[in-house]
Amino acid sequence: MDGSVWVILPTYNEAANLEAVVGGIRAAVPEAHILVVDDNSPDGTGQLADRMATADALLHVLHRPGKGGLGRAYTAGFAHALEQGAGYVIEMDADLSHDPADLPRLIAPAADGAALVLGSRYTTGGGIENWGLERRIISRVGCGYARRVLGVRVRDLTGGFKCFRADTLRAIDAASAEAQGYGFQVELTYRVLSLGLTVVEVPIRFRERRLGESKMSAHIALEAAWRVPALRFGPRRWRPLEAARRGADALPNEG
Ligand SMILES: Nc1nc2c(ncn2[C@@H]2O[C@H](COP(=O)(O)OP(=O)(O)O[C@H]3O[C@H](CO)[C@@H](O)[C@H](O)[C@@H]3O)[C@@H](O)[C@H]2O)c(=O)[nH]1
Repeated sequence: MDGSVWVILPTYNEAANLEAVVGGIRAAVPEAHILVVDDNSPDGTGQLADRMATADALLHVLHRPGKGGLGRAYTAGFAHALEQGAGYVIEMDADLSHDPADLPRLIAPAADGAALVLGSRYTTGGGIENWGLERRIISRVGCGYARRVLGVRVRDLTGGFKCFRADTLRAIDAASAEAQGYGFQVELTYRVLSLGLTVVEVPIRFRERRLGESKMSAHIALEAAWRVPALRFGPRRWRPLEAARRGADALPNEG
């Protein structure tokens, strides 16, 4: 495997989950760097992460001044991981919805050359536990809508458990992604597919969080609904060739 593994954990009020998720990652991938990207959580998640980092040399904390959204937290985390020489960069929820034990299965195809590996709820063997009917329907409809509008075959376009090769993040100029939440996930995966790179789906079981609250909202769902067609047809759609001409071979620092 060429390069170190960096797991990015965006956090907003995840103090109740942080120790368990970091412990789970350590058990699954002992050599991984873990980067907590905290948006000044009122519940003290950032300070807890700082204390934990004093006992774990591979645990890092990025503090941001206030709640800026999932997408911005990730792009800041990506930039930091790339600057530090990451070979593989993983997106993962900090609330144990994503099982840390699945990490080796996400990393293996990337180590074999896949540009992006998606932890997929909607491929054979994947699934969701503890979601109500309403959220199941919204997620299914949202994924089906995005697949049709974008004309792609990937089954889980909105999931947030994924492993990028570092060169993939540079090639897609991830820092320029504009969407948040579900839309952010669709946007990054669509950019990888637009470059003709290999995207692999591995089945995962998503478990609804038991502690803390989801930060997703109707606003974020609506944002995804209008941003998806814009990704393919809008005047500001991302064009791989233009990005290449601009020299999208390095992620700029967060802007
Ligand atoms: N730093 C930071 N972290 C945030 C923010 N908003 C959310 N997070 C963190 O991002 C992770 C996911 O947030 P949730 O609010 O729990 O998301 P969800 O509703 O369960 O959505 C998940 O599933 C979706 C697909 O159904 C995914 O699209 C989404 O990315 C995420 O994985 C959690 O660790 C949460 O603390 C923010 O503004 N800033």
